[in-house]
Amino acid sequence: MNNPILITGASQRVGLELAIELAKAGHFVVNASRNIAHTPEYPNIVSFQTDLLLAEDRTALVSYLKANYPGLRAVIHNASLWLDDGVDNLNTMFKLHVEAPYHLNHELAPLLAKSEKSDIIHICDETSTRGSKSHIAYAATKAALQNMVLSFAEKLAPDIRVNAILPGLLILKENSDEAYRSQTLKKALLEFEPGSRPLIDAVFYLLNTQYSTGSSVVVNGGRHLKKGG
Ligand SMILES: NC(=O)C1=CN([C@@H]2O[C@H](COP(=O)(O)OP(=O)(O)OC[C@H]3O[C@@H](n4cnc5c(N)ncnc54)[C@H](OP(=O)(O)O)[C@@H]3O)[C@@H](O)[C@H]2O)C=CC1
Ligand SMILES: Nc1nc2c(c(=O)[nH]1)N=C([C@H](O)[C@@H](O)CO)CN2
Repeated sequence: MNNPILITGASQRVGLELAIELAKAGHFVVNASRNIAHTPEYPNIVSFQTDLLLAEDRTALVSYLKANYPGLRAVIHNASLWLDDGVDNLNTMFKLHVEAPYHLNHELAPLLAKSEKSDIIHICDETSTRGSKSHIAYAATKAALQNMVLSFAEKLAPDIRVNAILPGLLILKENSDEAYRSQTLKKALLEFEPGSRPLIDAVFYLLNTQYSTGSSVVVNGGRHLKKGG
């Protein structure tokens, strides 16, 4: 068995579809999230139930990985909560988007270094380049996640490459109404809901390229150029 790819937050939506595509490509995938990934047709996807807001759960995840695998091919920090600016939400999203990736990168670097090629990928958000008046804390914590790519890329080179993916819209929430959907699509030059494919393609690019680290791959439909976007 090849060294697995750890994806945090692969129990649903983008992370789950990414896990399936990586499994189809022959990778062994470990999902770390509070709920398991229901993929009985893919035995090379396993789940380790963990709440990454809790230090003891992160420790249990690291212990599990060290006890069961000789190395790691990649770690993809996808777990996220898209919360509004409620009173406790900054702390919650800091824990998930910043604290968890920070500690997991430090603690899993030795396992990653055991692979001939190894990658860390931070799933960020293109709002980190321009802010978000409706999700200030979310954008700030995703910006911190993106900044850590620069530091870890330098610290872990040349054994481990560290890169960011900055999506714009991928998949709207299931309860999004038509007015919000229409308003959101118009914010980009490419006015459609792309689904998980742009992020999946960016992950495969980063896993296969030899000469990227400390970089960001933007997949936002040209939202940064849309006037009034
Ligand atoms: N959807 C979009 O349009 C966009 C998405 N992105 C980013 O892309 C990534 C995927 O997006 P999307 O699929 O929509 O994300 P979702 O919000 O649908 O899912 C996020 C995942 O994170 C996991 N998660 C949440 N809290 C915790 C926790 N405490 N411990 C462990 N895992 C947790 C969830 O699993 P569980 O509940 O089982 O724990 C879930 O699998 C995210 O990083 C997101 O910020 C960026 C821009 C746009
Ligand atoms: N963890 C999540 N992050 C984000 C989500 C989401 O559903 N979960 N959704 C968005 C929006 O689609 C936004 O890109 C457009 O309104 C952003 N981040």
